[in-house]
Amino acid sequence: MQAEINGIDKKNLVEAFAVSCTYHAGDSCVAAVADVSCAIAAGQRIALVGASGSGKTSLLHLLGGLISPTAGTVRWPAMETKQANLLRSRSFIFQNPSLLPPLTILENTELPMLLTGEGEALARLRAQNELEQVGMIALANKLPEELSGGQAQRVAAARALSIRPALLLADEPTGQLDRQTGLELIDRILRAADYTGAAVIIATHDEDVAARMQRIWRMSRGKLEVDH
Ligand SMILES: Nc1ncnc2c1ncn2[C@@H]1O[C@H](COP(=O)(O)OP(=O)(O)OP(=O)(O)O)[C@@H](O)[C@H]1O
Repeated sequence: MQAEINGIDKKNLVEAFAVSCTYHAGDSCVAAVADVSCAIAAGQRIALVGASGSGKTSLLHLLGGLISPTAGTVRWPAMETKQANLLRSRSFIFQNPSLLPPLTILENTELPMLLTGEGEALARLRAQNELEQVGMIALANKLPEELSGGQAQRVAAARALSIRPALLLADEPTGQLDRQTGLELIDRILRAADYTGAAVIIATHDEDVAARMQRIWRMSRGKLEVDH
Protein backbone atom coordinates (compact mmCIF):
# COMPACT_ATOMS: atom_id res chain seq x y z
CA MET A 1 0.00 0.00 0.00
CA GLN A 2 2.83 2.33 0.88
CA ALA A 3 4.47 1.68 -2.52
CA GLU A 4 1.23 2.65 -4.21
CA ILE A 5 1.19 5.95 -2.35
CA ASN A 6 4.84 6.67 -3.04
CA GLY A 7 4.70 5.36 -6.60
CA ILE A 8 2.15 7.72 -8.09
CA ASP A 9 2.20 10.49 -5.57
CA LYS A 10 1.42 13.78 -7.38
CA LYS A 11 -1.01 12.21 -9.80
CA ASN A 12 -3.16 10.88 -6.99
CA LEU A 13 -6.60 12.38 -6.67
CA VAL A 14 -6.65 11.57 -3.00
CA GLU A 15 -4.14 10.22 -0.49
CA ALA A 16 -4.78 9.21 3.08
CA PHE A 17 -1.87 8.79 5.47
CA ALA A 18 -2.52 6.86 8.70
CA VAL A 19 -6.02 8.31 9.04
CA SER A 20 -8.34 7.49 11.88
CA CYS A 21 -11.87 8.58 12.60
CA THR A 22 -13.10 8.08 16.12
CA TYR A 23 -16.64 8.98 17.16
CA HIS A 24 -17.31 9.91 20.77
CA ALA A 25 -20.74 9.57 22.30
CA GLY A 26 -20.97 10.03 26.05
CA ASP A 27 -18.52 7.66 27.71
CA SER A 28 -18.10 5.40 24.70
CA CYS A 29 -15.96 5.86 21.61
CA VAL A 30 -16.00 4.00 18.29
CA ALA A 31 -12.92 3.71 16.07
CA ALA A 32 -14.82 3.76 12.76
CA VAL A 33 -11.57 4.10 10.74
CA ALA A 34 -8.31 3.04 12.36
CA ASP A 35 -4.89 3.93 10.97
CA VAL A 36 -5.73 3.61 7.26
CA SER A 37 -3.37 4.59 4.43
CA CYS A 38 -4.53 4.48 0.82
CA ALA A 39 -4.48 6.40 -2.45
CA ILE A 40 -6.69 6.73 -5.52
CA ALA A 41 -5.32 7.75 -8.92
CA ALA A 42 -7.19 8.97 -12.00
CA GLY A 43 -9.24 6.32 -13.74
CA GLN A 44 -9.17 3.76 -10.92
CA ARG A 45 -12.28 1.73 -10.15
CA ILE A 46 -12.50 0.59 -6.55
CA ALA A 47 -15.13 -1.42 -4.70
CA LEU A 48 -15.16 -0.75 -0.95
CA VAL A 49 -16.65 -3.79 0.76
CA GLY A 50 -17.07 -4.94 4.33
CA ALA A 51 -19.67 -5.80 6.93
CA SER A 52 -22.20 -3.27 8.08
CA GLY A 53 -20.52 -0.92 10.56
CA SER A 54 -16.99 -1.75 9.33
CA GLY A 55 -16.30 1.91 8.48
CA LYS A 56 -16.99 2.22 4.73
CA THR A 57 -19.10 5.38 4.94
CA SER A 58 -16.68 7.00 7.36
CA LEU A 59 -13.73 6.27 5.05
CA LEU A 60 -15.60 7.63 2.00
CA HIS A 61 -16.43 10.81 3.93
CA LEU A 62 -12.78 11.19 4.94
CA LEU A 63 -11.56 10.66 1.36
CA GLY A 64 -14.08 13.19 0.07
CA GLY A 65 -13.22 15.75 2.73
CA LEU A 66 -16.69 15.76 4.26
CA ILE A 67 -15.24 14.99 7.69
CA SER A 68 -11.80 15.62 9.14
CA PRO A 69 -9.72 12.75 10.47
CA THR A 70 -9.18 12.57 14.22
CA ALA A 71 -5.59 11.48 13.40
CA GLY A 72 -3.56 11.34 10.21
CA THR A 73 -3.83 13.38 7.00
CA VAL A 74 -5.93 13.38 3.83
CA ARG A 75 -4.67 15.23 0.76
CA TRP A 76 -5.92 15.81 -2.79
CA PRO A 77 -2.65 16.41 -4.72
CA ALA A 78 -4.10 16.41 -8.23
CA MET A 79 -6.87 18.82 -7.30
CA GLU A 80 -5.01 21.34 -5.20
CA THR A 81 -3.95 23.48 -8.13
CA LYS A 82 -5.18 26.87 -9.28
CA GLN A 83 -6.72 25.35 -12.40
CA ALA A 84 -8.70 22.70 -10.61
CA ASN A 85 -11.89 23.72 -8.92
CA LEU A 86 -12.04 21.61 -5.76
CA LEU A 87 -15.81 21.83 -5.58
CA ARG A 88 -16.21 20.45 -9.06
CA SER A 89 -13.54 17.80 -8.70
CA ARG A 90 -15.25 15.55 -6.16
CA SER A 91 -18.78 14.30 -6.27
CA PHE A 92 -20.83 12.11 -3.91
CA ILE A 93 -23.69 9.73 -4.22
CA PHE A 94 -24.86 9.41 -0.63
CA GLN A 95 -26.46 6.35 0.95
CA ASN A 96 -29.56 8.49 1.38
CA PRO A 97 -30.20 10.28 -1.97
CA SER A 98 -30.49 13.69 -0.20
CA LEU A 99 -32.47 15.47 -2.91
CA LEU A 100 -33.70 18.96 -2.01
CA PRO A 101 -37.48 18.65 -1.41
CA PRO A 102 -38.71 21.96 -2.94
CA LEU A 103 -36.81 21.51 -6.21
CA THR A 104 -37.94 19.39 -9.13
CA ILE A 105 -35.84 16.43 -10.26
CA LEU A 106 -34.45 18.53 -13.12
CA GLU A 107 -33.65 21.46 -10.79
CA ASN A 108 -31.97 19.10 -8.30
CA THR A 109 -29.79 17.74 -11.08
CA GLU A 110 -28.85 21.20 -12.38
CA LEU A 111 -28.04 22.63 -8.96
CA PRO A 112 -24.39 21.53 -8.50
CA MET A 113 -23.54 22.86 -11.95
CA LEU A 114 -25.19 26.22 -11.27
CA LEU A 115 -23.47 26.45 -7.88
CA THR A 116 -20.10 25.88 -9.50
CA GLY A 117 -20.61 28.57 -12.13
CA GLU A 118 -21.96 26.69 -15.14
CA GLY A 119 -24.23 28.69 -17.46
CA GLU A 120 -27.97 27.98 -17.18
CA ALA A 121 -28.43 26.69 -20.73
CA LEU A 122 -25.56 24.21 -20.53
CA ALA A 123 -26.57 23.12 -17.02
CA ARG A 124 -30.10 22.35 -18.25
CA LEU A 125 -28.87 20.45 -21.28
CA ARG A 126 -26.45 18.37 -19.28
CA ALA A 127 -29.00 17.67 -16.52
CA GLN A 128 -31.50 16.47 -19.13
CA ASN A 129 -28.86 14.25 -20.70
CA GLU A 130 -27.84 12.72 -17.35
CA LEU A 131 -31.46 12.07 -16.40
CA GLU A 132 -32.03 10.45 -19.78
CA GLN A 133 -29.00 8.20 -19.24
CA VAL A 134 -30.33 6.88 -15.92
CA GLY A 135 -33.87 6.48 -17.26
CA MET A 136 -35.36 9.33 -15.23
CA ILE A 137 -36.08 12.00 -17.84
CA ALA A 138 -39.84 11.27 -17.84
CA LEU A 139 -39.96 12.32 -14.16
CA ALA A 140 -37.89 15.51 -14.64
CA ASN A 141 -40.69 17.82 -13.47
CA LYS A 142 -41.71 15.77 -10.44
CA LEU A 143 -40.74 16.60 -6.88
CA PRO A 144 -38.49 14.23 -4.85
CA GLU A 145 -41.41 13.23 -2.59
CA GLU A 146 -43.12 11.72 -5.64
CA LEU A 147 -40.22 9.30 -6.29
CA SER A 148 -39.50 5.84 -4.96
CA GLY A 149 -36.23 5.31 -3.07
CA GLY A 150 -34.65 3.64 -6.10
CA GLN A 151 -35.76 6.42 -8.47
CA ALA A 152 -34.30 9.00 -6.08
CA GLN A 153 -31.00 7.08 -6.06
CA ARG A 154 -30.87 7.22 -9.86
CA VAL A 155 -31.46 10.99 -9.76
CA ALA A 156 -28.73 11.34 -7.14
CA ALA A 157 -26.38 9.51 -9.50
CA ALA A 158 -27.33 11.80 -12.40
CA ARG A 159 -26.73 14.82 -10.18
CA ALA A 160 -23.32 13.54 -9.09
CA LEU A 161 -22.23 12.76 -12.65
CA SER A 162 -23.49 16.07 -14.10
CA ILE A 163 -20.48 18.03 -12.88
CA ARG A 164 -18.12 15.48 -14.46
CA PRO A 165 -16.06 15.00 -11.32
CA ALA A 166 -12.48 13.75 -11.30
CA LEU A 167 -13.34 11.60 -8.28
CA LEU A 168 -16.74 10.05 -7.68
CA LEU A 169 -17.44 8.60 -4.23
CA ALA A 170 -20.59 6.50 -4.08
CA ASP A 171 -22.06 4.99 -0.93
CA GLU A 172 -24.20 1.96 -1.74
CA PRO A 173 -25.73 3.67 -4.79
CA THR A 174 -27.71 0.55 -5.72
CA GLY A 175 -28.96 -0.30 -2.22
CA GLN A 176 -32.59 0.48 -3.06
CA LEU A 177 -32.61 -0.81 -6.64
CA ASP A 178 -33.53 -4.21 -8.05
CA ARG A 179 -30.56 -6.22 -9.33
CA GLN A 180 -30.97 -5.40 -13.04
CA THR A 181 -31.57 -1.66 -12.52
CA GLY A 182 -28.72 -1.54 -10.03
CA LEU A 183 -26.25 -3.06 -12.47
CA GLU A 184 -27.49 -0.73 -15.24
CA LEU A 185 -26.83 2.22 -12.95
CA ILE A 186 -23.31 0.98 -12.17
CA ASP A 187 -22.66 0.54 -15.89
CA ARG A 188 -23.84 4.10 -16.50
CA ILE A 189 -21.54 5.39 -13.76
CA LEU A 190 -18.59 3.47 -15.22
CA ARG A 191 -19.34 4.62 -18.79
CA ALA A 192 -19.46 8.23 -17.60
CA ALA A 193 -16.18 7.73 -15.73
CA ASP A 194 -14.58 6.16 -18.81
CA TYR A 195 -15.58 9.22 -20.82
CA THR A 196 -14.03 11.70 -18.38
CA GLY A 197 -11.21 9.53 -16.98
CA ALA A 198 -12.67 9.91 -13.49
CA ALA A 199 -11.78 7.64 -10.59
CA VAL A 200 -14.67 5.86 -8.91
CA ILE A 201 -14.93 4.34 -5.44
CA ILE A 202 -18.16 2.57 -4.58
CA ALA A 203 -19.08 1.18 -1.16
CA THR A 204 -21.24 -1.86 -1.77
CA HIS A 205 -22.59 -5.06 -0.24
CA ASP A 206 -23.37 -6.40 -3.73
CA GLU A 207 -20.81 -8.86 -5.11
CA ASP A 208 -21.96 -8.28 -8.69
CA VAL A 209 -21.29 -4.56 -8.29
CA ALA A 210 -17.88 -5.26 -6.75
CA ALA A 211 -17.03 -7.63 -9.61
CA ARG A 212 -17.39 -4.76 -12.11
CA MET A 213 -14.57 -2.82 -10.43
CA GLN A 214 -10.81 -3.27 -10.93
CA ARG A 215 -9.88 -3.42 -7.27
CA ILE A 216 -11.50 -4.51 -4.07
CA TRP A 217 -10.77 -2.73 -0.82
CA ARG A 218 -12.05 -4.60 2.25
CA MET A 219 -12.86 -2.95 5.54
CA SER A 220 -13.04 -4.82 8.79
CA ARG A 221 -13.53 -3.03 12.11
CA GLY A 222 -12.05 0.18 10.78
CA LYS A 223 -9.02 -1.44 9.16
CA LEU A 224 -8.49 -1.48 5.39
CA GLU A 225 -7.10 -4.34 3.33
CA VAL A 226 -6.32 -3.65 -0.34
CA ASP A 227 -6.37 -6.36 -3.07
CA HIS A 228 -4.01 -5.67 -5.96
N1 LIG B 1 -21.92 10.04 13.64
C1 LIG B 1 -21.57 8.94 14.31
N2 LIG B 1 -21.52 8.95 15.67
C2 LIG B 1 -21.16 7.86 16.37
N3 LIG B 1 -20.84 6.68 15.80
C3 LIG B 1 -20.88 6.60 14.46
C4 LIG B 1 -21.26 7.72 13.65
N4 LIG B 1 -21.20 7.35 12.34
C5 LIG B 1 -20.82 6.07 12.34
N5 LIG B 1 -20.63 5.61 13.60
C6 LIG B 1 -20.17 4.26 13.99
O1 LIG B 1 -18.94 4.02 13.29
C7 LIG B 1 -18.90 2.69 12.82
C8 LIG B 1 -18.69 2.69 11.31
O2 LIG B 1 -19.85 3.24 10.68
P1 LIG B 1 -19.95 3.42 9.10
O3 LIG B 1 -21.27 4.05 8.81
O4 LIG B 1 -18.73 4.12 8.63
O5 LIG B 1 -19.93 1.89 8.60
P2 LIG B 1 -20.37 1.24 7.21
O6 LIG B 1 -19.39 0.17 6.91
O7 LIG B 1 -20.57 2.30 6.18
O8 LIG B 1 -21.78 0.60 7.58
P3 LIG B 1 -23.04 0.25 6.60
O9 LIG B 1 -22.56 -0.80 5.63
O10 LIG B 1 -24.06 -0.28 7.58
O11 LIG B 1 -23.46 1.53 5.94
C9 LIG B 1 -20.17 2.01 13.27
O12 LIG B 1 -19.91 1.32 14.48
C10 LIG B 1 -21.12 3.17 13.54
O13 LIG B 1 -22.04 2.84 14.54
